[in-house]
Amino acid sequence: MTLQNCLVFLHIPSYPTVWLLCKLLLHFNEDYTCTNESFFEFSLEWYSQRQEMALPLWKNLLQTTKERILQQRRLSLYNGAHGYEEELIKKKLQQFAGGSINLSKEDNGIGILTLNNPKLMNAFTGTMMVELQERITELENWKDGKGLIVYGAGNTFCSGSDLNAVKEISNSQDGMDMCMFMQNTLTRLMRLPLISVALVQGKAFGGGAELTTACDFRLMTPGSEIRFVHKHMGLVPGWGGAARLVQIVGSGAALQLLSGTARVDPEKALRLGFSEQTLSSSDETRALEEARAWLSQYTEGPVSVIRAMKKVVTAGRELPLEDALRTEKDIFGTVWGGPANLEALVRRPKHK
Ligand SMILES: C[C@@H](C(=O)O)C(=O)SCCNC(=O)CCNC(=O)[C@H](O)C(C)(C)COP(=O)(O)OP(=O)(O)OC[C@H]1O[C@@H](n2cnc3c(N)ncnc32)[C@H](O)[C@@H]1OP(=O)(O)O
Repeated sequence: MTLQNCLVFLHIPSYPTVWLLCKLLLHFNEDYTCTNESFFEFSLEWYSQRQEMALPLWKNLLQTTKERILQQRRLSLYNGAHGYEEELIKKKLQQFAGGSINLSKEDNGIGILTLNNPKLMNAFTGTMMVELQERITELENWKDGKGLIVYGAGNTFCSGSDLNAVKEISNSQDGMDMCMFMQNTLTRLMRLPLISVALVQGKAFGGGAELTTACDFRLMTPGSEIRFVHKHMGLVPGWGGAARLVQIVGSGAALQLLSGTARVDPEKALRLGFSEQTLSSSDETRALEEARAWLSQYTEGPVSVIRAMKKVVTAGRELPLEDALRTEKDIFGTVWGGPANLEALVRRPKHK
């Protein structure tokens, strides 16, 4: 919120109000280096021009807000045209309470997203599905974010949907609504401009297995297992796990994992290219430390460059070639000649 934008809200502020507000904002906003004289000049200048200045600023503010809403819409797979009424679905899901989804955002730009329902092996209740979407919205707005670790409380990942809730929403409409809600949510997770890792400890079953496929990478602890148990539930994946699994391991291996409901242990996951590394410790705290260290090798560097790197890869993964190339050009334009680029040109790093 810049000084001017803030003042726009005070439609007909008295001069003392302007004076007080400017003082407060100058106090809290170290960007403004300002002496008293220039401060008075500024506020008089602003006061005399408030009509002319207010209008473009107000329009600018409205434009930014509109762009943010449209961006949110673009990120979503389903909307009203698909019969997707998000607020109604959230209301329905919130009837099934329990557990939580916690997010901590660390100074080094790595976020830790915790699936927290250990009593039920971190099974997703309805409220956890809604909270997952809320945390992802937070992450979309975290401009300093570079990386994300998703893991489960109680040394296990996630055993899918809470079967108590599943029983209550087993009718077609509710099932399809939950399916679209979770596909929207996991697609937004997948498209975050942060490098994401699923830290798999214990069991990742059903929807939990699908959640691992929405992360860029998977790291597994000794003895952990990922299992697409949907066939035993008379189901196929519904949270987008099948489509993403095919992209990760190929259609042949994906069909075997889904139709064979195979237990994917760390060795098998490495062989399939489904996991990046088997961690040395299955202790919850040590495994998280190892995951942080693993991820840091990729998030080291300027936040603008790390985020741009994920965006160009997302474009390459999801778009037809020519669209991907054009998107890459646009993203290239955001870093070429930027602070990190200019600083590197001065430093002339040797890539030994
Ligand atoms: C995609 C989505 C969909 O809707 O399509 C789905 O994910 S369908 C859901 C797919 N997931 C599943 O079918 C997994 C079902 N759960 C299991 O197979 C098992 O719990 C394991 C995950 C293998 C863990 O077995 P283990 O013997 O280690 O623990 P446990 O079975 O005693 O589980 C500990 C407690 O967690 C509960 N629990 C475990 N998974 C649960 C789930 N998905 N929903 C509700 N409760 C669950 C158990 O009932 C038990 O509670 P009590 O002590 O009170 O009995």
